[in-house]
Amino acid sequence: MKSPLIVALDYADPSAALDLAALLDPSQCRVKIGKELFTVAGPLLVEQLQDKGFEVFLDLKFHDIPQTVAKACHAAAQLGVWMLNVHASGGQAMLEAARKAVDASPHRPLLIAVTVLTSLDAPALQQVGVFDPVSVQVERLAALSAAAGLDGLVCSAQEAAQMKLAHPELCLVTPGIRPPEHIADDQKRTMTPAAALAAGADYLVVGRPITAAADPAQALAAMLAACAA
Ligand SMILES: O=c1ccn([C@@H]2O[C@H](COP(=O)(O)O)[C@@H](O)[C@H]2O)c(=O)[nH]1
Repeated sequence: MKSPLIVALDYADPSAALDLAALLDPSQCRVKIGKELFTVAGPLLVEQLQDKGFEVFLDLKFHDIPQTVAKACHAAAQLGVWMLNVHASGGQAMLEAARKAVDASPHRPLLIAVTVLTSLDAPALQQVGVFDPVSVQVERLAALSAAAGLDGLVCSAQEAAQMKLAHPELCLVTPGIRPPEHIADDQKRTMTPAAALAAGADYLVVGRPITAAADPAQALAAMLAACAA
């Protein structure tokens, strides 16, 4: 049985990503490739990680006009990834176009939508013209994503209980996971692994607590133990 852990391979160099992957057991976690790593390493690294047995979450957070996002989702699905994502704030037509494109693909990854980035808090949302509480904006974007038939949401674990209640059919992918002793870095809405799982998160995305640790293997083992507890 796989753990809910998704390790964010946030590196500028594919060899660093492969080095960390060598410490990981694909039966115990999945890996995430984001914008930096995909820009430097591209589809080849996706293939290399999949060949090692990893399920890959391609975290490119597409956000553009519907046709562009549909074509990007189709191309991403062709890579054989396990999961890919778009920004829910791209709107209903964009979400529906993404859904249609993935459904038309021979390989159908999970398609999920980012609600409110975990690096944002209420003052930051106000700066972009959103004066509702974070939880209200998350629910607004979650409802849009559910109506478009997406498979899941990216939200903070702080909204997980609310999201599980409102949208039990959607899987919840939660970044901003921090062990109790770890600094928040640029994350604003954080939670510990155990609290996130208790709140209803299905998947925990963890980057720097592992990748920036003095001993990534030890940090990973501690994280896996926290997930299993
Ligand atoms: O709302 C979001 C959406 C995506 N992310 C991504 O998750 C990881 C988190 O890394 P940490 O080092 O554990 O903070 C990173 O790749 C982000 O791009 C997110 O943090 N929040």
